Amino acid sequence: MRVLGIEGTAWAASAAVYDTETDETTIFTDAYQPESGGIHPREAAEHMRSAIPAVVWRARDHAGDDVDAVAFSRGPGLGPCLRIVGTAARAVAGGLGVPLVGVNHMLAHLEIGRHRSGFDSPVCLNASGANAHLLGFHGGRYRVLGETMDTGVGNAIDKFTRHVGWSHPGGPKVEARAKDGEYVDLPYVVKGMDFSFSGIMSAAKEAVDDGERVEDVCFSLQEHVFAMLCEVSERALSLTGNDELVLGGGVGQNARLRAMLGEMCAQRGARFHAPEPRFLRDNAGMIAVLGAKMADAGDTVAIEDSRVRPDFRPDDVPVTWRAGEDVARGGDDAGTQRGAEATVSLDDRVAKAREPKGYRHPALDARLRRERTRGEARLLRDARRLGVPTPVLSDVDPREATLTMERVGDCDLRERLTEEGVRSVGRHLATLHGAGIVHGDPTTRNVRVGRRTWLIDFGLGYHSRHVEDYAMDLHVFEGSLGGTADDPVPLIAAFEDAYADAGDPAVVEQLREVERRGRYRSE
Ligand SMILES: C[C@@H](O)[C@H](NC(=O)OP(=O)(O)OC[C@H]1O[C@@H](n2cnc3c(N)ncnc32)[C@H](O)[C@@H]1O)C(=O)O
Ligand SMILES: Nc1ncnc2c1ncn2[C@@H]1O[C@H](COP(=O)(O)OP(=O)(O)OP(=O)(O)O)[C@@H](O)[C@H]1O
Ligand SMILES: [Fe+2]
Repeated sequence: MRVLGIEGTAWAASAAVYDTETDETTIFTDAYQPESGGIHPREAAEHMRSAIPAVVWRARDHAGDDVDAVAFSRGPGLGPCLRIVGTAARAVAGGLGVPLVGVNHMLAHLEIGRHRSGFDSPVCLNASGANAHLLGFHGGRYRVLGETMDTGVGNAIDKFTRHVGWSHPGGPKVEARAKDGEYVDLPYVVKGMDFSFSGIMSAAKEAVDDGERVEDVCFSLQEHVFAMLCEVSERALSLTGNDELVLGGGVGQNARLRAMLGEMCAQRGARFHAPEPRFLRDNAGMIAVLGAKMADAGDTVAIEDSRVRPDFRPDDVPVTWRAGEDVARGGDDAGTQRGAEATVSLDDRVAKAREPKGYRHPALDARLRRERTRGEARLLRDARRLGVPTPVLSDVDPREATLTMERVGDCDLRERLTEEGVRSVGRHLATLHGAGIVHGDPTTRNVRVGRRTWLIDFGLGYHSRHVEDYAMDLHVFEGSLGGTADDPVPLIAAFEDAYADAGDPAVVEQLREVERRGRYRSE
């Protein structure tokens, strides 16, 4: 089969031909380069209008007469750009008399990595301009395991470079200047598998304004932002019991990010794949490759139903091309467990060691391991005083980043997911929040079940009086239900119900706001 793909969600006016027989992909791209500032939606659309016909023409010329389907980026992306691409795709498919396939751009970033790696069911880190998220396949859908709470990773970097007066796109310039940089401390924010860039970006701009060398800020920006992405990826591998990771998106062209992810995976015995740069940045090749899989599954769209979807979420897509597949995984409960952060040896007592992470800069690594060990010890005690079951500690060594504690429960909640279990988590979180404590990482792996329900792993916890922070705890827990439960809907309902009963219903309202914010925005 030969599929002609068309991409044009933001900057890349691109067309490609993918041949399933030879597995060859030929890509023709005409990039939009803003004269000043970032991407202007109107200018970008203008670019699509003038550039799409020529790249499509070249692809058609390359394909000759045999094209079996036309695939196009249906969203997410800038509405005015998408509409031009949609119109072109409809015209070409109609003219050739072949089926039309509407592809989700974010899933294309993921599927190209799965396709090129040959991995079976990897977790995907998408590090693109307008997005940053982790996807995992479970129960016939791609679930969003974690995502940015504010801007996409590329946009965050581009805003910083605009501030220092560099032209778009900023990512490659930061990468080049980072080569002569040295480490300075910047904020580091992960919440479960979610993360946020706003704090670190303001701090980076301020640092430059205050006279810090721009090379040092570029270097440190990469060290912090990419370490956050590595950490949440490792959390996703750990939570889902997966041992394959693929990278997607334009920021994936950064050699330091690829090296860090490779090292993180090597350290935990997982496999890592990053496709070639031509498949990482926006390109129509990835649209054609996923288009071929969808067409093969009969997943085509009638022209009259093919309107574009600027807010198209990856978890809204029925994954027709992987129908019938599911991934059954789970950890055992013996010997040594490897969490995302620590190695945990389970005996009568539990010894938890936050070992150094080779991918992190040594200064950042030492800071995180020390702070988290200290914080975990303090919050385990504070929580128990409030009546929330936690393991009793017998030893703490912040310098070595080790803790020794009581062994609790029979298994992790993810192995025995019941409504009663998630209700207890709802009640426990309500109690913590009532006393101003945020758990920071309440996942189905960080809850132990047995004759009662214990909360463990307070390493990301802290004290706060902000409803927003409590809502993030709920968001993290619900995200982990999405990643580990076959049918998360009733469990989420039971959890929220128990939380609202025992705690402040305003937190559940704030959760709705957090969810809206996590949705795709073009800038
Ligand atoms: C919806 C769609 O339009 C959007 N596309 C997009 O963001 O383009 P993409 O090609 O995936 O990524 C562009 C981003 O990738 C960054 N980038 C490019 N080379 C880089 C490098 N060497 N290091 C860091 N960032 C880099 C750029 O600065 C820019 O922010 C998306 O996928 O989110
Ligand atoms: N006190 C305990 N009693 C019983 N099992 C425990 C205890 N502490 C940890 N475990 C087991 O070890 C696993 C990893 O522990 P923990 O979550 O503390 O480490 P981590 O590396 O911080 O994990 P992650 O960051 O992936 O959540 C847990 O999921 C649980 O199965
Ligand atoms: Fe993209």
